[in-house]
Amino acid sequence: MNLFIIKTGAGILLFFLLLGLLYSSVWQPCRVIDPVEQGQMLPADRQPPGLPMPGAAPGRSDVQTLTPWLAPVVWEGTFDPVVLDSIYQAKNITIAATVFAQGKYIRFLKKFLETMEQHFFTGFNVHVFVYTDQPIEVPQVKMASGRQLTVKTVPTVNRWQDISASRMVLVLALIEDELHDYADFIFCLDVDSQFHGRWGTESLGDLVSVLHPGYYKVDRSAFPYERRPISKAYMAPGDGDFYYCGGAFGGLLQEVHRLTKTCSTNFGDDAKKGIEAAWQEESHINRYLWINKPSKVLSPEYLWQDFKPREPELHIIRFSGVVKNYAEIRPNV
Ligand SMILES: CC(=O)N[C@H]1[C@@H](OP(=O)(O)OP(=O)(O)OC[C@H]2O[C@@H](n3ccc(=O)[nH]c3=O)[C@H](O)[C@@H]2O)O[C@H](CO)[C@H](O)[C@@H]1O
Ligand SMILES: [Mn+2]
Repeated sequence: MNLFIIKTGAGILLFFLLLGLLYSSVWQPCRVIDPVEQGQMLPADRQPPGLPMPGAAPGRSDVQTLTPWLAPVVWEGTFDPVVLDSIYQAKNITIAATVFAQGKYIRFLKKFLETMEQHFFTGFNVHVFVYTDQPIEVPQVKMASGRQLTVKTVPTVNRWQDISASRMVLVLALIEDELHDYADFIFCLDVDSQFHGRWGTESLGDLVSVLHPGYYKVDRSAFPYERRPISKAYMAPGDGDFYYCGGAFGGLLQEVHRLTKTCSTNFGDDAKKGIEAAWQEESHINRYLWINKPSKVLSPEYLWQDFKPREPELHIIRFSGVVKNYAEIRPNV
């Protein structure tokens, strides 16, 4: 009888001992200790929220957000700007941007630069390079600290196709001669456009391109690729992933160096044969990006066109081409 009581007592003791052990080793470490509750932090000092729940990512189900080669397609609602900015702030990066304003296109520069100041990588080191044949017409736009502008004077060119295409050669030279030792990323942008919303760290990647607003919902057979096999921008029927814009692309310096080198060489090779691709350098960019897949694709939020009615999937327009009268503004038709 005594033995029975001792055994039962020992059993009960062991049970509570194990329960205690379980509490201190499993339950206690899992408890989230709130520093605000503990009086160690003021509620106002809480970090801004990151992801809504550990492991849960924000997302969109109404648009394509991943390419077949697993590059993100950036739409509003697919990223957290606070998380992204904090990652790149810590790296102290510099972003270069090029914009060409030749002939009558100089009139677009003021709005482009003013809106760029408000929306393009605010809070980061930005160096804008303006290429123009009228340096004295470049408007003075007040820039925040860490941001600067350099004017590059280029000769007047009388064919818009040549102006548009010459950008490849000049961007290549800029990367080789001036940028390689201090800029991290570069974006090349059309001047006949304005910023309306954030264009920031979510757009950074090795090789970045923008879906053309006119072709992101059409079958690839309708893409205006260069279709003549004799051109180095040639795309065979069935080739191609997306149709990308010539008016905005970018990425790491070394990646944009490769793109501009290949595209300018191919453009030159075509010229020697007397051919100009259907959409000049845009056609060569599209060929390049078919062979060398972009690591990040930006949605048409990143280059819309003001004349187009807004589509329901566009929750924000970040950058958009202004309406212009081609016949009046271009040096030739
Ligand atoms: C939104 C978009 O993807 N636009 C592309 C599209 O037409 P776009 O109609 O947008 O071409 P565009 O007339 O804007 O020319 C492209 C750019 O070249 C510069 N420029 C042009 C003419 C001129 O007289 N002065 C001048 O400075 C300027 O920076 C302009 O933004 O197809 C072009 C093909 O050649 C380019 O690929 C453009 O980037
Ligand atoms: Mn344009």
